[in-house]
Amino acid sequence: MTDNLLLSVRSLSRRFGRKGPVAVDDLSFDIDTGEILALIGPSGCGKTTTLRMIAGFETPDTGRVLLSGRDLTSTPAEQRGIGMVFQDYALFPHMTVGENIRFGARRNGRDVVARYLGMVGLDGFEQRYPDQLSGGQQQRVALARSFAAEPRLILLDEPFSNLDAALRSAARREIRRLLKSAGIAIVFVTHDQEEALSFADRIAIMRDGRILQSGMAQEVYDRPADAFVATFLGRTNLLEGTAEGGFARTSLGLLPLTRPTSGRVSISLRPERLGIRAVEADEQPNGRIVAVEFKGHDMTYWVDCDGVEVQVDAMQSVRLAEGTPVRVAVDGEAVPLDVVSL
Ligand SMILES: Nc1ncnc2c1ncn2[C@@H]1O[C@H](COP(=O)(O)OP(=O)(O)OP(=O)(O)O)[C@@H](O)[C@H]1O
Repeated sequence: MTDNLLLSVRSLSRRFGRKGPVAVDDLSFDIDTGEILALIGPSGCGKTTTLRMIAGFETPDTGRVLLSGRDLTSTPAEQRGIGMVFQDYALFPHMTVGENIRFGARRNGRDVVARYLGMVGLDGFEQRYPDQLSGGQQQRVALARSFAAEPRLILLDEPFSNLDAALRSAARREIRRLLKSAGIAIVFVTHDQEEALSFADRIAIMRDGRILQSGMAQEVYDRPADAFVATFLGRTNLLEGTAEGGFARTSLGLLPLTRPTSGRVSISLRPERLGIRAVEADEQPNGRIVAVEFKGHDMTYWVDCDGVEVQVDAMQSVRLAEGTPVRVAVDGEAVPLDVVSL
């Protein structure tokens, strides 16, 4: 066990009903003190069931949950010392917002409530009752209450789902800063890949109750292991090619690879890692623009490259019309996927 290790999830499994599918399948991961981990994956892949087993609301069929080396498997939820904000928020309806936050707050003092309310953008809401709040405001009070208790670990289920886009991004930044300064670790579940990438230190992509890939957010985005992970985390071009050493022959020409491999490969190329320009007088194009999508701050070009349609993101200042013969080039190296999926 490293000094920093906080939570260990060891071979957790849970099946609902004797013939039902396995909701969580032999799942293991660790979290360090103060680390933020996102569990992300399609609906029904077992994210919430995993959180509920860590919290103690669901009993695993097999496996263990350890907090700072202590086995919690048979400890009731309320004695685990783990904070949580689930979808129902569980605010006390007969208490004001201020009383909700003060309840269980680790430190006393007049500024505790104001501090945490300010953090979630609810200054001045102290005297309101939960039923006088919108869904998004209740969600923020529930977050403030869990932070005020200053546990070492908080579990969050879709923590920003009820906030509109502008508020969501501000709340994410503020709360991340708070968690980092307080050294509170988070495991959170989200459907939103942008939220996972921006709020978490580390992400784990789940499918069918298992983790397909986990790692630092940028690492997983840039080097997805397979086509499912690549497409789940954002738009990408999946190309087929034949590799030899550090290069692969594809419909875009010969591409350098992030690692040497040989034989048939599938390759993931993010649209923002491709460059596009009109061909010069005597130059051979490697594609032709078939559609242009204007998105405000940037553009997406759809380019036919030797019979394969490729998406390329470009700055708005690059203005190319449909039908233009172009050169599409890779900025950096292409990522060969572990599984040939095409
Ligand atoms: N109490 C239950 N009884 C029976 N099946 C359940 C129960 N809870 C979850 N499941 C099943 O277990 C699987 C995993 O569910 P879970 O809620 O953990 O998924 P999820 O990834 O959180 O999904 P979502 O993103 O839709 O919330 C699903 O197939 C679900 O139908």
